[in-house]
Amino acid sequence: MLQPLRILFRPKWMVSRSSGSYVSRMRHLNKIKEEDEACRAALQSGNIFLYHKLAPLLRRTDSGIYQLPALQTKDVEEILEKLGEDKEMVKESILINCTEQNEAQFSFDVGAIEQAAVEELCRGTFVDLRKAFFLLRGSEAPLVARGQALLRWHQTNGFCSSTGQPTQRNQSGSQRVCHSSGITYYPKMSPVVIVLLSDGKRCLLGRQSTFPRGMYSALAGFCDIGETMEEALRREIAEEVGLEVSVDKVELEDARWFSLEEVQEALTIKAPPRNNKGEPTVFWVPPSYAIANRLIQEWANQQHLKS
Ligand SMILES: NC(=O)C1=CN([C@@H]2O[C@H](COP(=O)(O)OP(=O)(O)OC[C@H]3O[C@@H](n4cnc5c(N)ncnc54)[C@H](O)[C@@H]3O)[C@@H](O)[C@H]2O)C=CC1
Ligand SMILES: [Mg+2]
Repeated sequence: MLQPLRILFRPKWMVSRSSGSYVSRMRHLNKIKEEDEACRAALQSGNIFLYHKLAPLLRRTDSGIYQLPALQTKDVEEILEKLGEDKEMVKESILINCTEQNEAQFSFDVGAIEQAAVEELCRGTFVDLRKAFFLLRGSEAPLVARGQALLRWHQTNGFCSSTGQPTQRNQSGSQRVCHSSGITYYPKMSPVVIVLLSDGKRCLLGRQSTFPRGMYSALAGFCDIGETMEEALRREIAEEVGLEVSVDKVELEDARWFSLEEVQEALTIKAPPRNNKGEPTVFWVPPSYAIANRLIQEWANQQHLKS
């Protein structure tokens, strides 16, 4: 009988004594999300993360660490002016989150401006998001991903799908409205379930044809409308590996059982060895930022505790 390792992120609800600061932060965030005037004020004292065509700006420090530079609104206005652009463009920044000190955090895409010129002024480099995950510290990765997802949503939802008319965003960018139809659009999320199956000794990993060669990952799939996470998980396992582990070649190219030794070896690989075509030549698993990696790591730890 196959057992999912466990369902990740099932929250343990507790009332915390220190929840006061969390409550005030969430209320502050909600206010600047909903109220245009409050958001404009927050932008004046907030932090802005720059992107160029959705690639985040990173800065390498003297000690070789990569950081996500948090610019001030006046810094961005200065950059825009120096490059002959309208400094008012900074108002297009999208609210991402706020810090523990209640400073608002925004993302702003300067894709219309020459990349190299911005990089020089900011002493940084625009890096592909997946590469940025390898370079940044853990806490910055979710922020940069969220900033990019919101920018992408705005860049692809400029028109109402009912009337074809342009949609207008609110100041924070938490919604877009078509004034012709009255429809309000909110950033779209696509819930996904991910699971690591184990038969007690081995774990089951699959690969899609689009994965880099040799890389196997935990089974994952998008939830359907109206489905619970548990139902989605059950369906995805049935679809992808079937009762007798028959593999659906449309979604998965291959699925195999891997022993603890094989998994341990794969977890140590930072960059897989490659052949002369640049293709990896060994079995490897997604990098440490990936949820699949954390599931596999946890399974390996549990196997150790059992032995
Ligand atoms: N963080 C991690 O460690 C891992 C993340 N993933 C991610 O999980 C997600 C789901 O995994 P898959 O196996 O690709 O999903 P899946 O098993 O549901 O198959 C993908 C199919 O779902 C449909 N689809 C695409 N986008 C959709 C959406 N937004 N809503 C509903 N259906 C959609 C398409 O027909 C697509 O071919 C992917 O984004 C994948 O990159 C997958 C494995 C590991
Ligand atoms: Mg899948």
